[in-house]
Amino acid sequence: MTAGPIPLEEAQARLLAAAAPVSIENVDPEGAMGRYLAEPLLARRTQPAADLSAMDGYAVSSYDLHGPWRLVGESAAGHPYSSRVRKGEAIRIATGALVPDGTGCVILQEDVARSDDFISLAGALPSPPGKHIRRNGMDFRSGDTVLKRGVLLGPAQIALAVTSGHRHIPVHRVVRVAVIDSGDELATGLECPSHQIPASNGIMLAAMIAGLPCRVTRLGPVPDDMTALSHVLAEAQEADIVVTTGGASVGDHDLIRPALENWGATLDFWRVAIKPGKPILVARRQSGNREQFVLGLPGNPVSAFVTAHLFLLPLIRAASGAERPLPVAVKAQLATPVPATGKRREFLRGRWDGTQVRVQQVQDSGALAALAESNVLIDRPAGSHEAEAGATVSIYPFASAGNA
Ligand SMILES: Nc1nc2c(c(=O)[nH]1)N[C@H]1C(S)=C(S)[C@@H](COP(=O)(O)OP(=O)(O)OC[C@H]3O[C@@H](n4cnc5c(N)ncnc54)[C@H](O)[C@@H]3O)O[C@H]1N2
Ligand code: MOO
Repeated sequence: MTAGPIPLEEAQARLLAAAAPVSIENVDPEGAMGRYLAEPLLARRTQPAADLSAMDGYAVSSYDLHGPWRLVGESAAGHPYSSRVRKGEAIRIATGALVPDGTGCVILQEDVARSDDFISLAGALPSPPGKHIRRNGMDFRSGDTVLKRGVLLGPAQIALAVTSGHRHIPVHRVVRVAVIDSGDELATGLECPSHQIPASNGIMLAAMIAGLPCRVTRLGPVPDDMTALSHVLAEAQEADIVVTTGGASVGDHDLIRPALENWGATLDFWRVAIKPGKPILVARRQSGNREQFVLGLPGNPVSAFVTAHLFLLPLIRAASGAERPLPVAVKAQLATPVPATGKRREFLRGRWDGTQVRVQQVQDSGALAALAESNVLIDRPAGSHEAEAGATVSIYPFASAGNA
């Protein structure tokens, strides 16, 4: 493949266009956190199913607001008052309790004086009279689409699914991801002579995707050797997504591309016009009736981190059925100037305080200490002029899933 690097948007679009969601399963609400809804969820009940009091107080007719009223019963949460309330009568009512027939106004208990079985107004009447009543269907009605396909199921969505009558939630099954460290120089034990480096990419990538609906298998480190690479790829047979790091560039020992081709994978693209991360490759392989994706990430730890953020996390989200798999940028003000960029779009590491972003001094793609000080990537388009402190830039918070 001789074509030059392709733009980021094109690379992401090609990757996501090919990514079909994995199969669907039903999970109980306890297991739904962090998964993506596979089908629209329609309410099986109306909420509230009747008019309910929103406050503790006394229910009276909204046509009988002068009092005093005789207390004739109680409507507690879970224990409705079953008779019809008449003129001159009041019902003690609790928050969440059914508003009895014949009433329509809940007066706060703080606004009432009580003497034995009688109450009288001691403060303000609610205005309008039904102010403290949650109306039937205020939240949703039976048959309403309460959650759309592709939404991320978080605490609020799970509570809504349960309240709308669902005990089984259709989601996509977890995505199987195999992460392979590669390189002769990688050390795994405590011993690490100067020609070696501790293997850190695999554990970093596993940590980056730990919050996504996937199951990670770590393989390697595998040496720069075709036979060893073939063996480790064979172990990744069951994975939906195979991620390698290292060996993606142009060196004599960069064997990932030929090893993937030997394995039967077809290269989609290699090299994207971003810095860091240019040598990323994307390939696909038919395995039975499934298609496996391969992401070959560059070995430099920061390049692996940035390309994981821009490609791996979105791919896992898309395979899990996310409606919006790409990260979402926000605007921030530069606290420090940034230099002009060249032909590649740059993702600088920075520290954002919620308003201003400070660019790390060390931007080497092997500099883990500066990465660990950072919480955002600063997006600098190709061919940008130098930007002064105070200029507005787009940033990608590391924590942003971009998939609300
Ligand atoms: N002549 C050229 N050389 C390079 C080019 C180029 O275009 N022409 N591209 C450079 C860029 S940009 C990058 S990024 C790197 C990526 O190369 P590889 O993907 O082949 O990565 P390696 O050479 O195997 O390793 C790079 C670096 O990262 C360390 N590494 C690798 N794996 C791990 C791991 N699992 N944990 C921790 N660290 C790891 C490795 O030791 C190297 O220091 O190529 C440039 N070269
Ligand atoms: O892609 Mo490389 O990360 O520019 O060093």
